[in-house]
Amino acid sequence: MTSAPPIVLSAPSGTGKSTLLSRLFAAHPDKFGFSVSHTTRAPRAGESSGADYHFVTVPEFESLIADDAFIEHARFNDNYYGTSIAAVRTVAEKGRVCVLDIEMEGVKQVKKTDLGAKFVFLKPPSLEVLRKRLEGRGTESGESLRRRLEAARLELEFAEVPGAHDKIIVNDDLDKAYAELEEYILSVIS
Ligand SMILES: Nc1ncnc2c1ncn2[C@@H]1O[C@H](COP(=O)(O)OP(=O)(O)OP(=O)(O)O)[C@@H](O)[C@H]1O
Repeated sequence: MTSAPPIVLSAPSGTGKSTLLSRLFAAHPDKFGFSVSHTTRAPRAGESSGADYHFVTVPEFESLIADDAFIEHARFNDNYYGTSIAAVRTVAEKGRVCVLDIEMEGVKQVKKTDLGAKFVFLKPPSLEVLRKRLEGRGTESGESLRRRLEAARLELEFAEVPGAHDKIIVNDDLDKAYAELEEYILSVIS
């Protein structure tokens, strides 16, 4: 078991969480572990259940909610997403620092727990840049893009609340954002 605090990384969709976390995990292969979230959204090409997410049906997800299996869960873009207590425990049991990649509503719920997590917010340079990243990724268009940008507005507002996060990093230059993220995380887990 590790006693290091879990790290919660949140950001508007498309800001670069996955990009930065892949780099962090590759640079420190034995240090971190992802808690594998549950979702009712359909897998994207190349995603597999148990690795990227636990892909479940809406009734399965609702039954886990009823069993209090989640530390946090949220409905986002018409799909449920949640982090189970078991998923976080599995990471700590392997002696690794658990990294949680979650949305704003999830952040608010984790804040109510006694996990002692550290909260990092990754900020896009602007909403316009965020729109370009989402369009460039090619996974979003039309209504889904519009909803993500609207959600991003709310997340940026929440990030302004004093104490909402322990660390805010602007993801403009990728190398600079990565260096800042790595330095902060290594300092709080050592
Ligand atoms: N600093 C950066 N400069 C330019 N492009 C970037 C930067 N960081 C990430 N990107 C690009 O922006 C797109 C979105 O990044 P990514 O998929 O990592 O976002 P995310 O926050 O994980 O999104 P989601 O929450 O929807 O999974 C990707 O195409 C990625 O290559």
